[in-house]
Order: sequence, then C-alpha cells, then structure tokens
Amino acid sequence: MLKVEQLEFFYAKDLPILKNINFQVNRGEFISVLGESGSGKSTLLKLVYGLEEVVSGRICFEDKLVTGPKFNLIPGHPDMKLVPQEFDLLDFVTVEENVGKYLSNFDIPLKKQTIEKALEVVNLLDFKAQFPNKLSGGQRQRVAIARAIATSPKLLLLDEPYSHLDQPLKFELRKNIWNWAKNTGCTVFLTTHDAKDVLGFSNQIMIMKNGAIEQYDTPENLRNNPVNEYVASLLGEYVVLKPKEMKDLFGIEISESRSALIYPEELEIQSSGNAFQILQSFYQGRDYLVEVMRNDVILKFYSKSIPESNFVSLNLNQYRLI
Ligand SMILES: Nc1ncnc2c1ncn2[C@@H]1O[C@H](COP(=O)(O)OP(=O)(O)OP(=O)(O)O)[C@@H](O)[C@H]1O
Repeated sequence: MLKVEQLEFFYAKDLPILKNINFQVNRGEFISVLGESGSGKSTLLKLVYGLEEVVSGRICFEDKLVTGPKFNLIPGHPDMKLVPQEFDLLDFVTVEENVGKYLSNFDIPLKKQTIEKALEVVNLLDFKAQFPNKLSGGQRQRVAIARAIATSPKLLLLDEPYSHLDQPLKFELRKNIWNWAKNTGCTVFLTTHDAKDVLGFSNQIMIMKNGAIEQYDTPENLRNNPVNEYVASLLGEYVVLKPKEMKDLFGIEISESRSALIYPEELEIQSSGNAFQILQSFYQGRDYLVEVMRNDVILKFYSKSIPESNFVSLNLNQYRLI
C-alpha cells in the first residue's frame, strides 16, 4: 500500500535530515516508528502525507506517486489523515462539530453516528457538547485523533499520539486505537518515544537514528535480535557484556569482535556459584528489578521479592550477540 524508495530529504542543503529511507507497508498493518528526538520521525510522516517536497527518491501510495505542496492546492493526501503534534482544533465550536469537521452533511444521522463512534474510541463521548478551549491538553489531543478517525482514512498518520496522556488513559487509548484499526482495516503509522507504546501494539516497528532506519522488523524479532545496542536501548532494560566479562562472569567464550546483550528476564537466581553483590532494587509492580555487581560489571534481573542476602548467584539462560 505504501512504498518508500531511496528517500532523501533536507531542509537546508548541507544538513541531510532523511537518508536512503526504504520500506514498505502492507494494507491493514500497524507500524510504529521509534527513535530518539530529532531522528526524523515527524519529518518522515510529513513527507508521506505530502506536506514536504521529496528531495530525491519516491513515495508511492496505492501505486501512485505522493506529491508535495508544490503540486497540490490542498496540502496532504486525500486518502490519508495526519494528526500532528500541534492539533489545530476550532475552539469556538463544540467537540462534536470539531470531530465532524471533514464529514459530509448529506446524511445527518450517519454523520452523528460516525462522530459518536470516533468519540467512543478516544473515550470522550461525554465531552461532545464541550468547547475545546475548556479541555485539557490530553483531551484536545484525543479530539484531534477522533476527528481523523471519523473520516475513515486509508492511512492514519499519528505523530506522538499519546504524548499528553496520563498512564491509565494512554493504556486505554493505545488498546482502543489498536482494536479500531484491526476492526476497520485502517493502516496506521505512528511515532513515539515510548517502548511500551510499541511492543504489544505494532505489526512492525521502525527504529530510526540520525535520519536513517536502523532496523525494521516485527516486535518479537526486534527484541530477540536487535542489530545493535541503540535498538535495544529503545526497548527497555538490558545490559551488554564484553567477551572478557562473559568469560569471567559465566565462563562463556564469545568472539572478540562481538558483545553479549542480556535482558533481565534471562538471568535467574541459582543456589550456588558466582556471587554478585546486590546494589539496588526497584519495585516494578509485578516484581523487582534488582541491580547486582561483580568485578565492576553491573547486571540486572527480575525477582519476585528482594533477595535477603547481600550476595546472589546467577544463571544466564539466554543472550544474543551484537
Ligand atoms: N521546519 C524545519 N526546518 C528546519 N529543520 C527542521 C524543521 N523541522 C525539523 N527540523 C530538523 O529536522 C530534524 C528531524 O526533526 P523531526 O521533528 O523530524 O524529528 P523527530 O524524530 O520527530 O523528533 P521528536 O521526537 O523530538 O519529535 C531535527 O534536527 C530538526 O531540528
């Protein structure tokens, strides 16, 4: 449905912003773009929507070239909707009217029903008669998402859609948008900084750094086989051990040119053996994240309770080389 080939982009000639971007999105897929601030996520979304002019390469949507503002009177592709980080709501008409802004008045009952369904997805049905200037930042963000959803776009582009939301709302909205996309078959392309937004709620994850794609894969493949430490660092807790550290701590030999990446769940307490000193424990809800040290190397593992002694022995069940 969406094909991006050899895409290059800059705002100022000597400062490349996107470099050799190649990827493809299938119809109905939910894609999350994760990357550090300034890596080019929002710029990529704007180019896909047609808000910026491609410098070189091409973007095709449903086998047709996406053209930029030079070629279109109304900015943005008609079959897509982009919810940017700054949402331009009309403050002196109601939430309901805002959400219905792009809907036809031909069938008013259908329009009302569409608006209500969209407000239900973002959990704002009770606010339909409110004016946006009386709403919080998070509520305004949800109105903007509902307005985009209501138009049933073929491709929905969301730029950090959960940035203004508290944790419970964020969790609910993530689930609702995921289910809405599954039920309607809408393709979704969203940007975020938060690993929790992506692992359970994406078909594919795109990791970006310095304007390039570091890795593009399913959540499982990405976490099991990150191509480098940067990718792993965006997805949660981990440690990296050098060959000598692997040998000293676990007696495992690995190639001198590689390192071992270990997630906390891959270490478990065993009754005897190597002794790691416990440094700190962090309560996580379901368990504790425990930091331990030996030979100046810090490791992390999960434990149901804080270990009682000052030292523990650990078994390494799994690791991958990076
Ligand atoms: N209109 C603009 N003119 C010039 N440079 C820009 C413009 N918009 C963005 N940039 C630059 O392009 C680079 C990528 O910005 P972009 O907003 O795409 O990154 P991002 O990954 O979405 O960041 P964030 O996560 O902070 O939103 C940054 O270096 C930014 O300073």
